[in-house]
Amino acid sequence: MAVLVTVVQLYKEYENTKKEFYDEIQTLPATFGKGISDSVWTYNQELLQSILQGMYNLPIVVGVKVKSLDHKIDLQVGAVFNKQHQVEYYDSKGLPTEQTLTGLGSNALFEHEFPIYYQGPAFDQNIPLGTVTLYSNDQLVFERLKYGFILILVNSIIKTFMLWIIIYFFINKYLGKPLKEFTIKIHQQDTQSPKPIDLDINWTEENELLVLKDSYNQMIERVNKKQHELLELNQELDEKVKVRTRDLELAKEKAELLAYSDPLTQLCNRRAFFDSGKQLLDQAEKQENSLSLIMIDIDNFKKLNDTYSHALGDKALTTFADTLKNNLRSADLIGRLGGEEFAVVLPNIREDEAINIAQTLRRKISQIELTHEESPVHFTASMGVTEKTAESSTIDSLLAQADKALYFSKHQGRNRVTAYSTITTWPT
Ligand SMILES: Nc1nc2c(ncn2[C@@H]2O[C@H](COP(=O)(O)OP(=O)(O)OP(=O)(O)O)[C@@H](O)[C@H]2O)c(=O)[nH]1
Repeated sequence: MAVLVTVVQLYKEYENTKKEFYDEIQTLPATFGKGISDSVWTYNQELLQSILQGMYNLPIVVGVKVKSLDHKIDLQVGAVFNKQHQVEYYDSKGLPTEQTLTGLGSNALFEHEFPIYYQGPAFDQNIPLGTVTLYSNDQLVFERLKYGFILILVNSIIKTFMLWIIIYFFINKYLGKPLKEFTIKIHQQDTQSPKPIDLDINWTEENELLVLKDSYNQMIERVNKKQHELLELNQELDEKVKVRTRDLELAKEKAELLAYSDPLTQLCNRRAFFDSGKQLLDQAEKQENSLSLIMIDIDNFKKLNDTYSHALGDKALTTFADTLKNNLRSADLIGRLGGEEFAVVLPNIREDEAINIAQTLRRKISQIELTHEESPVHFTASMGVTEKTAESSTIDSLLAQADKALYFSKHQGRNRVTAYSTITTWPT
């Protein structure tokens, strides 16, 4: 735009200067006309030559041609057109020369022709003598224009520069700075939880930057919402996984318990009793400690079941197990070997102590009172006791000995305790 304005200005300047040239050229006949007509009238070639030379020296003239009507004078100086409208060059004496005009518009001559008259005192009217043609060209116009052009160009450059500064100031104020601030704030965002951005601008009207900022903030809100939802889902999932893990652990514990414990009495089952019993026995062997084992069998349990019901039989089993648990140490191992048959391993207990413990248990069992149809029901248990010895130091052998003693108790009338070591004669 600035270039276009400058070009128009330059063209205008050229037009004005060219017009000035024409105007100036048109004033020349008034100045030189009298001298020329006098010298033509008097055929004073010398005077005419010096007048033409003077005109030629003017900065607006590149050539002058004088032609008399009687064809006696045909003189030209500088660059002039010939009959074929071609440019020819003549020296100050009017002789053709090789010299040419140089520079811009060297051939673009423009001419101004004016007539010359003789106004002698003895004549009333003007006598036409011939014509004078003045030549000029664009080169001279441009030379005069040179400084004007430079001024216009400098002026345009300064104006354009100022315009750029003003445009830059406003663009920077209303676009550059806010955009920079916006970019910096985006870079400073916490990527985990980005927050809506506020720009330090007080524009009230809608513009692209505010729309961009609002869109960004809306996007951030949506992202945060989604992230929050994801977090909640994650927590929910975590909770579900925890619950599921807990369930699995419980199921595993239950399975382990089922594998090692008796579901009715919660005592060790046969397998667990054998595993743990062996460990206690090994320990006692290593530490050379005593260890006793008691086998217990509820008396006439079939009858109890048959007389009162299987449920009462179960109740008898659980109450019986609780009695064992409540009256033995935590270090003692209690197991249900099957049906109504139980065994107890007593670490660090000698046989005589074990007999006492067994007697206590027997007494406590006989004191258990169950109820059937509001009537009390009692039951008893028989026991066999044995102690680990050098000859008998495995669970199987101890169980076998205790079982024999138990059989002895049963045979002797039940509800009694028999120590394996006290059996001298076996019943037949
Ligand atoms: N209620 C109930 N009964 C059981 C359970 N396990 C085994 N029994 C019963 O226990 C009874 C054991 O009977 P027996 O082996 O003949 O022994 P007993 O009747 O106690 O006779 P003695 O041992 O000689 O005193 C059977 O009737 C089994 O059905 C149980 O978990 N619950």
